[in-house]
Amino acid sequence: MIRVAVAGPRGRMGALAVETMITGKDFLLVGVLDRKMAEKADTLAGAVPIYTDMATLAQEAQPDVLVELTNHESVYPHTRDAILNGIRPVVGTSGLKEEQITRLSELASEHKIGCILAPNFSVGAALLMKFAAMAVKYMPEAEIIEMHHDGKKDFPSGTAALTARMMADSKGTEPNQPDGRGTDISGVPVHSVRLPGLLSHQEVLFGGDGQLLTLRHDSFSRQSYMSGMTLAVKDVMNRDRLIDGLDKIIG
Ligand SMILES: NC(=O)C1=CN([C@@H]2O[C@H](COP(=O)(O)OP(=O)(O)OC[C@H]3O[C@@H](n4cnc5c(N)ncnc54)[C@H](OP(=O)(O)O)[C@@H]3O)[C@@H](O)[C@H]2O)C=CC1
Ligand SMILES: O=C(O)C1=N[C@H](C(=O)O)C[C@H](O)C1
Repeated sequence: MIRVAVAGPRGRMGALAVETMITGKDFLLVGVLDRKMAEKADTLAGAVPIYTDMATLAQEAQPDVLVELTNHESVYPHTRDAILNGIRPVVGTSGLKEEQITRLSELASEHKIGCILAPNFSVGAALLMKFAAMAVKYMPEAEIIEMHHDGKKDFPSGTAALTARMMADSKGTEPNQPDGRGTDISGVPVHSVRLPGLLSHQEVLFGGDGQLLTLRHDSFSRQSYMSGMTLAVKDVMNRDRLIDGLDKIIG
């Protein structure tokens, strides 16, 4: 049994992660990391120990893995503190900056501890990233449109940021000159749409001479993230460094 803690357990993703860890036969949910203790009639009260700081969580609950599902402000300190306390982070939260990823990678290597960053846990999105990295070699003029529900706080999405970084690495050339449209990530323009009715959708458009290639992925339910999340929780137990992206572990 892998001892798991979840940060952000009251959120849309965190609540589903808690349920998945409670029902999954390979996992033991040993605690949650929250901003506040349980309130009366709280669904978490009595169901699982609640902690408000990483050191106490580490000492008392002794998790092997922390599934991080909070927001772009809390994700870096939580991931850093998990590593420093000997807990392997599986980070689903988006919004880590490139310099923060570099620092976390150094920390994980120094402490010889696994850490998986997966801004998108769905297998389809991981495949989209791989295909985009392949396609950009042949069709280098490309832009990303990411579309999400109107409750999403950060932009551009973590999925779009990782896709753009993978495309830039694959292209192996100087980034395009930014012209101010969208957000420039490693030379790839990223456009963010937030509308009610959407959940999580991404298109990568490749333009050529009289042609357009479109790669598209849609998540219609947050259940689409759960199999990748459980895969990452198992996989991180066998790592001793940071892995950036689910695509690196799906084989
Ligand atoms: N990897 C993946 O496949 C996916 C990743 N995501 C990402 O996961 C993250 C969460 O998304 P979502 O669940 O929709 O967001 P929500 O806003 O629904 O949930 C985030 C939760 O984290 C809590 N939180 C914030 N800071 C802390 C903290 N310091 N300690 C404990 N809890 C904290 C929030 O509490 P409060 O309300 O008090 O602020 C809130 O309950 C986002 O970054 C999103 O982009 C989303 C979907 C899929
Ligand atoms: O907030 C969301 O909903 C999502 N966030 C992640 C991201 O920023 O890419 C993953 C997915 O797109 C859903």
